[in-house]
Amino acid sequence: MTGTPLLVGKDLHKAFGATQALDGAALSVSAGEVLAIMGSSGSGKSTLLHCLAGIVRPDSGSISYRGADLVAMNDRGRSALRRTDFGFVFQFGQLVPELSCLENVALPLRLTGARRKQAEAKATEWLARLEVDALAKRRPGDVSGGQAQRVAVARALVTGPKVVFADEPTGALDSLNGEKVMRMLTEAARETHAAVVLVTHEPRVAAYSDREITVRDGRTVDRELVA
Ligand SMILES: Nc1ncnc2c1ncn2[C@@H]1O[C@H](COP(=O)(O)OP(=O)(O)OP(=O)(O)O)[C@@H](O)[C@H]1O
Repeated sequence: MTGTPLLVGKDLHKAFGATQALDGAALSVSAGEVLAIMGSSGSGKSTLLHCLAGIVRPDSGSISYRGADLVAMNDRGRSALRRTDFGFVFQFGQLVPELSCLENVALPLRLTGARRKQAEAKATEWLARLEVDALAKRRPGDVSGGQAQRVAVARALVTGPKVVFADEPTGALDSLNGEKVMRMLTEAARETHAAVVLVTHEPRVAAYSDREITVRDGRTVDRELVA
């Protein structure tokens, strides 16, 4: 792997009751790198992503983000980090249904203290970049699934995150829309030098990454892509 490691997880374990979701998983992501986490259903992909993003605390193991210990960090610290440094795209956009597409994209900026006017101006730029600016005033329920995911990508990138976590971002889309979302997500991330941690079980989605790893029974297996 090339570049400076940005986020490094080592020997991660996480159990949910009797289920050992992570059993010694490890990975490292560099600045600007698009990393795909693959593996069959129930292998531990989402749990790994949630641990790396500071959403779930592992039972043991270490996670270092730019040298900071994410496991030891308190909830307030991790929430702050998620707002300032991380962006998220999930399978079903998870846009706020009561807000317009523009307000949804402006929201992460508002949460970090930006004024409405500035936040909405930046959100408008990102909607245009994802070619959904015509939908600014509509609510998420009034746009297509593919359009909603592009709005979700704009929302994930609007704060200039260092890492974008994407969990099956195209899982609810047909292949044409899925390709479009992946192309736009990876292009925008590369332009802004954001790393992407992408969970997918689809090889055609993983093909947009620089590198793939596979999770099997809670353990990671590196699979360098052959150029
Ligand atoms: N909150 C939870 N409570 C109980 N069990 C959980 C929880 N989250 C995950 N698990 C279990 O941990 C294991 C790993 O789940 P995880 O969601 O990480 O897998 P995955 O590879 O992302 O699966 P999929 O591709 O189906 O989304 C599974 O057996 C799952 O049932």
